[in-house]
Amino acid sequence: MSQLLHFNAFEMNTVSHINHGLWVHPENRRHEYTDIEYWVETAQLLERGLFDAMFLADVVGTYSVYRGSRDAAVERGIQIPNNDPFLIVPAMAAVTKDLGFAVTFATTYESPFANARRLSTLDHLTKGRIAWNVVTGYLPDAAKNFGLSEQVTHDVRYEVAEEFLEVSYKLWEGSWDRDAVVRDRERAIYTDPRKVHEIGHVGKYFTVDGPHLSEPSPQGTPVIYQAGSSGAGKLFAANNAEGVFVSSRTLAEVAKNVADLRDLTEQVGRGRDAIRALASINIVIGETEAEAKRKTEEVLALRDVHGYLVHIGGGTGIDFSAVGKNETLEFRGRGHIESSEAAHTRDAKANGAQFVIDKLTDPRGDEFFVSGTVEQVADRVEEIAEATGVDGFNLVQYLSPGTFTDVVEMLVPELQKRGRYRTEYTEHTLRERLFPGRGSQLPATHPAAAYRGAFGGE
Ligand SMILES: Cc1cc2nc3c(=O)[nH]c(=O)nc-3n(C[C@H](O)[C@H](O)[C@H](O)COP(=O)(O)O)c2cc1C
Repeated sequence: MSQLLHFNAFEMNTVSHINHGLWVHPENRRHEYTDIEYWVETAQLLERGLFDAMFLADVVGTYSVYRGSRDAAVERGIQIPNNDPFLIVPAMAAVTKDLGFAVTFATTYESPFANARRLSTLDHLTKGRIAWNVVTGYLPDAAKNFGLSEQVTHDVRYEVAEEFLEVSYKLWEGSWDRDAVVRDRERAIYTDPRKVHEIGHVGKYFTVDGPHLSEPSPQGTPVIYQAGSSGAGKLFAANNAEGVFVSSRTLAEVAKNVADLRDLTEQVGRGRDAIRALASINIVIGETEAEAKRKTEEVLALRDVHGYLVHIGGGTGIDFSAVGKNETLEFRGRGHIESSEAAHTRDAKANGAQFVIDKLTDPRGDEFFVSGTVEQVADRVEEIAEATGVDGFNLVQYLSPGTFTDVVEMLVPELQKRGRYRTEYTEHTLRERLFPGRGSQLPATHPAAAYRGAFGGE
């Protein structure tokens, strides 16, 4: 665990991302997600707060399990409307120098070739501040938007993802030698063709010849983020990820997930310190305890219970509108997010479905919900980090950008005083910020490094 805590800001190019119902709050600018000014100002705020990165979630389908229809999601703005996360990054990059951007892209539906080129382009434009949050998708109707007749099953999605990454690594690490571009004005040679290679990938799911069309970008492979927590998901993270979102409602579960991940990264030869583990956290800070309580009650009063049920329906595959209060639920492998289905059916089995709903909509029993004065919040943040072994946090919003503003203006200075937060950016690529002193490229122990020179170079 690093001494300095890492902070990512959890965002999505949409109206209602995680905490539903709050877009109606008079101080919430959430509905401005279609305005470039919202993104530019939020990025500047996060850079002022010396955040590692803005993390942009994404889905490419709709939430249609609740009441067997997408109508509730559409009516309440639950991740729909939802715009493309990639396209807002250049505007934010142009007004910042150091803030990173982690963009979500699913490996189940589109081509690795086009995605690799898009990410290389962003890594160039940002001078090495890009991460890719690799997801496999969980909304069945997404599959039908991309020519598939039905959703690919959970573990097969991870198998496709492994090959998707293999192709991407070949393009980023092996297709161009890092010194291929010579830019020799006297001889009018831009690139040495002997140093640009086809990858000739023929696999089970993808066939990609290459070469990659982008020249090597500052980080080569962008920083890989991931959030798998099923068996298949953890193994995928251990093999590939550098930043892992560990999401659970108890400290003990997160501590176990972090320990499992570090054991696995060691087993696959990457070492115990190969990942930065980040826990999702909800924070409400007040000048006084009374103000924190008032702010908490204000956001809780607006929470949209149906909105949360829409969200969890998409996550677990369970339609909570059709479940009785005391009903128990079984894990059936419904093909959405398996770890989420497992956690919620476990709770429902022990305590009934209403317990799950209450837990979902009232964060006060959640060990990752922190509310209080800045000193109380800082104490708790430190306690969570000690108890779980996480390296930092993924900050969820209530108000946009009000939650970020409070953290930047109040919590960051307090953590700096305690020596737990950076006082300036010292590394400029995102990878070096996560792993200071290790360079901007993936280490030799990462599987992507095996493709360097593999296609006839170096
Ligand atoms: C903090 C966090 C952010 C996530 N963001 C996305 C996302 O933007 N899009 C997506 O399809 N899945 C997202 N997921 C879901 C994960 O990709 C993954 O499916 C989930 O953590 C469950 O893992 P499992 O499939 O191994 O059970 C996110 C998960 C977490 C914990």
